[in-house]
Formats: sequence, C-alpha cells, structure tokens
Amino acid sequence: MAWLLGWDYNVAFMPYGDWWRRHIRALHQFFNSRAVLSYEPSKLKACRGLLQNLLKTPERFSEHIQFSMARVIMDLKLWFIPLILTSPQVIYAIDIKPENDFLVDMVHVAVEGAGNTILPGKLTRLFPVKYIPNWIPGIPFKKLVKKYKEPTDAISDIPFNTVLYAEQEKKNIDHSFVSRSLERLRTLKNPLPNEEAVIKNTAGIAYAAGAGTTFSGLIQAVVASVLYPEVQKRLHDELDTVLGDRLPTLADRKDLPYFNAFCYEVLRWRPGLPLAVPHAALEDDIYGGYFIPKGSIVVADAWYISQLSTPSPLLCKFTSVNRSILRDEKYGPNPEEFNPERFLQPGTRAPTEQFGFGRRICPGRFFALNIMFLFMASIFKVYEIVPAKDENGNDIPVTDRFIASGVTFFLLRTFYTIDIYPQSGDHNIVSTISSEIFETRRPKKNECDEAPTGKS
Ligand code: HEM
Repeated sequence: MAWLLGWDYNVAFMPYGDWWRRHIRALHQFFNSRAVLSYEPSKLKACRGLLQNLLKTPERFSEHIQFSMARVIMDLKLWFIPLILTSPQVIYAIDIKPENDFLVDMVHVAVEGAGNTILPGKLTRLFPVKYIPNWIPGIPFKKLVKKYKEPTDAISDIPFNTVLYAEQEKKNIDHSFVSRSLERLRTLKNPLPNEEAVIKNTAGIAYAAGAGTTFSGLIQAVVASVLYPEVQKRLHDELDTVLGDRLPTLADRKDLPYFNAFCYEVLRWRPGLPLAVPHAALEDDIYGGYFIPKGSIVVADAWYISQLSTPSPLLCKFTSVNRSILRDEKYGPNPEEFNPERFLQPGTRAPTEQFGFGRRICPGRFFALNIMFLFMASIFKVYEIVPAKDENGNDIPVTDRFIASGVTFFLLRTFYTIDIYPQSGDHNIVSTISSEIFETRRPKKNECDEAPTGKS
C-alpha cells in the first residue's frame, strides 16, 4: 500500500531488516541527541524569520509555522555520517520560497494522502487494492493513488535531483549532506549496494516526516495556549523572568522548567500520530495474556480510544482497553485535562509514547523537541495569542477540534481563528530585529551560544 502511494522511501513503512537498519543508522547519526544541538544556527534563522512573518500577517500563523518548519529541514546544518566530519553542512542547500513554494505544497498533499489512506483508521489498507480494477464503482482508492503518488515522489525526487543536477553541471552550490555523501560514495572502492538510494531516502524522509509531525505539535501548542490563557500567562512570566529582554536559545531550555513541561504536555495531550504507525508481528508472541499470531498487524493506541465520545464496544471487547496510553494515570489525575503542572511533580517522567515504541521509536524526537522548544519559547517571549474578534469585536470562540484519525495536522490550518499580538511594553523585540538577520546572515561558529539581543 505504501509502495502504491510512493511512500516506499518512508522508513516508518519499511519492514524490519537490513534495508531498514541502514536507513535508521543514518538517521540516528544525523538526529541523535548530541548531533541535533549543532543545527541551532539553522533553527535560529528559521525561528527569527517566523517571528517577523507573524508580525506582518499574524492571521496566517499556521502557514508561517509550516514554512519555517520546511525551511529548517531544507537548510539543516549537519555533520552527518562518519565521513563528513569536517564542517557543518546543509541537507539539500535548497531555498524554500516564503509563498507558494512547490515543495511545501507537495509535502502538504503527500502527508494528507498518508493520513487518508495508509495510517490506521482507513479501511483501504486492509484490502489488496492493487488487484481491484479501476472500473469497479465505489472504489475511489485508485483515484487517491493518482492524486497522492506524484506529490509523494516529488518531495524526495525533486530536491535530490536538483542537487545531482547542480553537481553534474558543476554549479557553485553550497555543499550539502546530499552532495557530500554522493561525493564520498564515488570515492569508495566497495560501496554497499544501493547506497545512493539510502542517501536519497534518508534526506526525503527527514523532510516529509519532520515537517508534518512537528508542524502538528507547534499548532497544538498555539491552540493550547489560547484554550488555557492561565497557562499562557505563566509561560510569559517564566520567559520574562529568565530571559529579560532577549530571545531564547537552546541553552535556555534547562532554565525553563514550566516551558519544558508545557511542550511535553502538548505532545501528551494531542500527539500528532494518535495511533502511531502500525507494524506486523515477526513471530508468534504473547503480550498481556493475549496470543498475537505472526503477521498480525499491531496498532498502538497512544491516544485514540480515549477521545472517542462513544468508544466502539467491539473495539473495547477485543482489546479490553478503554484508556489510551497517553491517558494513563501514571501521568497524574485527570488525564484528559491539559495541565503542564503534571510534569513538574516529582516522579512524573516526560512522556515518550507520542514518539512511538521500542526499536521503531521516532529517530527525529530530539530534533522535534528542540524545534518545539525554540519556536514556541520565541513566539511566547514576543507575542500574546488570543482568539480572533468577529465584526462586532467579540471573541470568536476557539474550540478544541482535533480529529484523531491518522495524520490530521494539515487539516488544522483551516480550523482555528486565532490572533497573535505582540505583547505590550518592551516585549516587542521582534520589530527591532533587522531583516538582514533572517534573509542573509548566517551565524558564525559559536555565535549561537550567545543570546540574540534583537537590538542589532
Ligand atoms: C513532534 C514531532 C514528531 C512526532 C510526534 C513523531 C512521532 C512519530 C511516531 C509516533 C512514529 C512511529 C513510531 C513507531 O512505529 O512506533 C514516528 C516514526 C518516525 N519518525 Fe517521527 N515524529 C516527530 C518528528 C519527527 C522528525 C523531526 C523526524 C525527522 C527525522 C521524524 C522521523 C521519523 C522516522 C524516520 C520514523 C520511522 C522510524 C521507524 O519506523 O523505524 N519524526 N514518529
């Protein structure tokens, strides 16, 4: 099924084995907890750009967040794979346009396609659809394949081929992860077979997976702050006390316990993949007293059953579960309530289940948490987020309308009416930041250690 839609390069859908291992090894080297710290300059650049865009057109906040996420990944600085230890590089070194960028639009459609067809909750994945002829009425699946395959291929093919082309033409492009990896591959006497495909897939999936799920987390953070203004007030207070007049960097993360708790709570409260990614059992197994025959598809319920207003009796009968993993009482009382405090209590550990399980756990989790921290801390340092007003000046009520079925994040764009205002007084740092910082300035080595003052 994933193959029909063009998602065969998606590591999450690869069966366990050597091919998967080669990809996951590359991703771990790229996104492990230490490596992600070295990408701060790219993140800061995208983050400061986001603050400026929010100042110009706050009503388009979700587009700005989506664009900034894409920009971070495309412009990612990295020291990747043992071969490239010399200097930080970029993944593709391709610029994303602030408006109507083809690759940003394509990732939107491709991820929507995965949500509509492959991820749990969609019947299409249970049938051998490739054998169903097109002319049979009532089977829209083939149309879906037509609609989604091209964008899914595009987000991996186009940036990769652009780098290949630039190389062949000997164009003066920034050295990127992709170009350096290819260069090195050509010097190897006995490369592993299909190494070029591993490089291409790894870069492609970092873009597709990273841009989608992290975007979802960021939007949910915005929504939570409007639904719970007392939480937003506490975030402002903590950020002001710790940071004073400057914007945050990753180094501040350790000094902002309430803010960290807020990020964890957003991911626990509304995980981007509420049913994670389904996997098939490699062997017969027994778990919790249940016999799981080899080949069974196992779906982990991070947050699904709990949010159904009337959980299916059939589902509950077969699973004997009525509470999702992220609604477990180990996270404290009232698990449905949004309450960052729960992660400040002694003995409550940060949740990991929103990132999946066991050896299939998300390799991008450290990167995602850092991005969430930097983007949201910067936004809250500068802005106040409130419901938008209607024509009579009344608040338009913001309701919590997340639909937990597969990948739903791109739907969120149309759901919320929210305004973003610069905070009063001297909080309005962003308008004093020169636009040069965002467009052309590349921070020098070590510069990211210094807190940007916003007064350049
Ligand atoms: C808040 C952001 C994110 C969330 C909530 C998230 C969540 C998840 C979940 C639930 C899974 C399935 C794990 C399983 O099968 O048990 C997964 C897998 C994966 N994620 Fe993420 N993810 C996020 C960000 C990222 C980023 C930034 C990347 C970029 C590298 C990424 C790359 C992947 C990959 C490659 C897999 C497949 C792993 C495998 O099957 O072995 N994710 N993610």
